[in-house]
This record gives sequence, C-alpha cells and structure tokens, in this order.
Amino acid sequence: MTKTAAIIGGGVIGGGWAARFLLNGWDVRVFDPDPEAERKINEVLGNARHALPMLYDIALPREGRLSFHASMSEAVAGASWIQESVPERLALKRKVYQTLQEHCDAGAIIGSSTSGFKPSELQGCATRPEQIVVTHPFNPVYLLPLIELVTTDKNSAGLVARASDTLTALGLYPLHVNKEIDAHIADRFLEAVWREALWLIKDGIATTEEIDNAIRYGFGLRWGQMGLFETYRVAGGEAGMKHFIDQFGPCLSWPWTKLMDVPELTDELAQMIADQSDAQSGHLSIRELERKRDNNLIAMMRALRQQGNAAGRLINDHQVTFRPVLSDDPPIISVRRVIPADWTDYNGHMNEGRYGQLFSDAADAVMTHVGADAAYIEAGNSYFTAEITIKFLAEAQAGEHVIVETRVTEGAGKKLRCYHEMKRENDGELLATSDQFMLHVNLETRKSCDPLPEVLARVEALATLHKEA
Ligand SMILES: NC(=O)C1=CN([C@@H]2O[C@H](COP(=O)(O)OP(=O)(O)OC[C@H]3O[C@@H](n4cnc5c(N)ncnc54)[C@H](O)[C@@H]3O)[C@@H](O)[C@H]2O)C=CC1
Ligand SMILES: C[N+](C)(C)CC(=O)CC(=O)[O-]
Repeated sequence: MTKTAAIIGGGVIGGGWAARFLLNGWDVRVFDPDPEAERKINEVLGNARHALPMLYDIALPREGRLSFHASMSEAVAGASWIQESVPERLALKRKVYQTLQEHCDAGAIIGSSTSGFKPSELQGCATRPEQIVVTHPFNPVYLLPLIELVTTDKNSAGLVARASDTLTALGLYPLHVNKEIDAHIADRFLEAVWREALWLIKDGIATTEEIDNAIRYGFGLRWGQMGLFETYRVAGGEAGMKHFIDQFGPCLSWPWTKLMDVPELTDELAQMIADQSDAQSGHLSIRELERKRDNNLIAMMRALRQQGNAAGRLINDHQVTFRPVLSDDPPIISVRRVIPADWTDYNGHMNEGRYGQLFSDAADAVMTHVGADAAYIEAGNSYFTAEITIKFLAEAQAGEHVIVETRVTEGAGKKLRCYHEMKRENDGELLATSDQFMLHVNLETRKSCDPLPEVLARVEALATLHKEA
C-alpha cells in the first residue's frame, strides 16, 4: 500500500523533503499558507526529478501523488509521517504541533527539520510528546543523505527504530543522536566554520571567493569521503592519531582561531559580504547555482559509489531494495534507468562509451537472472563478453528515462548471446541496438568452460522460450 507523508511548511527544506518522499514512491500532502508554495515546490521538484534518479543505475520506484491542502487538518489526515519545516521559531513550531496533533494519527511520526532546537524543547507543550523527534536534513534534502535523528527518553525504542527504518528506506542516512544538544552535531561544525569565515572577511584577510576556494580545493574534498577523524588519522602518518594529537593539539590554544567570538553583523559587514558574493556568483541565478551544485554532487556521489565508500556505499545499499524481479518472458526489461549528466559529452548527448556501459548492465541483469550472480562469480565462474556490436540510431540526453529490452538469442553450452534494444521510455523510440556474444569462463583457469548445471539449464530454457516467442 502507498504510504503518505504530510509536509508542513513547503519552503526550501519542506520542498526538498516532499521531493525525497515522492521520488521514493510515497504520496505527499502539503500544507503551507504561502500562495506561492505550490509554484516553489514544483520548482524544487523539477530539480529533484532531474537529479535524484541520476544517482542510481536502476529506476526509482514509481513516483507518488502530490497534493496541496488548504488546512493542516486535511494534510495530516492518514499520514504515517509528518515532516514539519516551518520557520525556525520555537513558539510557531509548538503551535503547529498542537494543531496537527488534534488531527493526525497517534501512531504517526512527527519529524522536525529544526536546525537547532532540542527535541525536548519541541515536545514541551505537545499533547503527545512521544510522537515528536528531530529529523534534521541537509540542503538539498533530495540529494544529501544525512538526517540527524535526535530523540529524548519520551520517544519509545520502537518509534525510534521505525523512524530510522523509514529514513533508511528513503535512501537517507539517519544518524541517531540520543543525547540532545543545541544545533545537534553537524550544525555546530558549520557554525564554527562560518564564524571563522566572517572574521576573515571582517578583518580584510579574505573574500567570499577566496574562502570558498580554500574549502573546495582542499579540505572540503577530504571531508566528503573520510570526514574529520579518519582524515587526521592518515595525517598522523604511521604513528597515527596519537601522534597527530601530540603534534597539532597544542595549536588549539594558540591564537589560530577566534572560537566562540562572533563578529558583530553590522549593516556594513553584511553589505560587504553580499557585494563580494555578488561579484563571485551574481552572474548565475539561484536556480542555475542549484543545478550546478546538484550536478557536482551527483558526480561526486557517483564516484563514491564506484569506490563503495561513504555516501556512495549508502546509495549502493539503497538501490538493492528496489531492484526489480525480471520476468522470463521476452523481451526481458534488463535496464530501466535515467541517463546521468556525467554520461554526456562535448556533443551534448550520451557518449558512445556509455552505450557499452548500458548494454553491459543489461547483460549483468540477464546473468543475475539465470543465476550467474555475485555469489556464483565469487565462487569462481562468470561470463566474459567475446564480441559486441552496437548500432547508434538516435541521440540520448541527460535526464531521459530509458529501458533496454533483451532477448536471449543463443544459449547452449558455454555460449550465451543476447540481442538488446535501448528505447526512450516515454515515446518508445529505438535509440540503439546491440548484439552481444558471451562465453562462460572459469575465473581460476581463465579458460572458457560450460556453466554449472543449474545456470546452464536456465540459459537453455530462456533461449528456447525466446526463440519460440
Ligand atoms: N534552509 C536551510 O539550509 C535549512 C533549514 N532547516 C530548517 O528547516 C526549517 C525550514 O527552513 P526553510 O525551509 O529554510 O525555511 P523557508 O522560509 O524556506 O520555508 C518555511 C516555509 O514555512 C511556511 N510556513 C510558515 N508558517 C507556517 C505554518 N504555520 N504552517 C505551515 N507552513 C508555514 C512558509 O510559508 C514557508 O514556505 C527550519 O526549521 C530550518 O531551521 C534545516 C536544514 C537546512
Ligand atoms: C544554515 N542552517 C543552519 C540552516 C544549515 C543547516 O541546518 C543544514 C544545512 O543544510 O547546511
């Protein structure tokens, strides 16, 4: 059964949550009194539809239904998850919980996007405090996986587990913080870095662009894959973390940082920062900057997928949960996916090398379907491609949904041959075809040989079925 989420407050963050739920197959009901909310959410959704599917090598579940509601009571009715993303004002958030708890299911989880309030503060005046947790996301919510799940002893272990499972199923990474603190974990770092940056500008040391360069050409890249402590462990050399602390720990008491001191945000300082930011990025609109940000994040996370590390490992694990079960009947839909931006080239279309990738993925899907899966390969058997011909018939663009239809045209002994047709999903146009001939191989001897009997039987049965159809 389709699950329903209610989004209370559909601004930058609420819009991102709406997209995350919708693109993972949930129905989404939005309440936001702003008459512009529907337009804004649809714009965020447009970005998300372009971006999120590109992280995966198979299509996401069918998108859920989006609806906008004139009252909070209507929006929360029947929702199993309610995500509050109204402005960061405690009195407003508390009022919202009081209203929505009159109408929502007592078993629903109420997550707050608050960047800084503790869950006990949010639970303070609530009718059922046990329903409320902090689920603090990171912008853009449809791409970045971290959610700080902050709870109190009012929340049962069952509810925390349910919240965690739900977030994981959405491809998110719930980091459970069970000792509450203002601004949770991550925003404390962001605040510290931001404070230092404001000082550097105020003191005339660096511009906004120089500060951004100091981050993106250096430690920002390290943080995205190893975080802080693993990075510093490596920086300690063979002597490791202890040596690193002995060497650099004393610097913390030198005047390197301003630490808790915050520069006064005078009009003059705010204007200086705004002017520098305009000079740095004013030639791009916010939507263009969002696209640039999203495409870079996708490329970085796809690289991490390939390494099986950090956010990339999470996406790999998530993808397994919605991998479709293939049918034997021809044609087998061996691939259903979106063309990612990093597959396109200087000609503005999918590069020819990526067609090979797509047909290779199609062959992998057929191999898994006949039992030549990861465990079979681990045990020392596999298929190698001996010959492949590709006909390029039409262009494919980033963001397009495509399928590959595969027929097993030969399956006897060590031979396996597939004929693939790649089509655009919305109009069925044939984009490319491929004839792929594979040989079964023993991975120890590296010589061709017959498959194990159960795989051979599946291959032969498929070839017979597809020839007859
Ligand atoms: N913008 C950011 O980078 C991040 C913000 N957050 C948190 O998310 C929450 C929302 O922040 P943003 O989306 O940035 O703010 P925003 O100003 O973009 O959106 C807030 C939305 O709430 C709506 N709203 C106001 N009163 C309402 C009510 N009574 N009921 C329903 N909707 C109402 C507004 O019309 C607006 O569309 C805050 O708690 C913030 O701390 C969390 C992570 C990052
Ligand atoms: C600026 N901010 C405190 C609202 C930022 C966040 O809460 C998280 C983010 O996305 O950077």
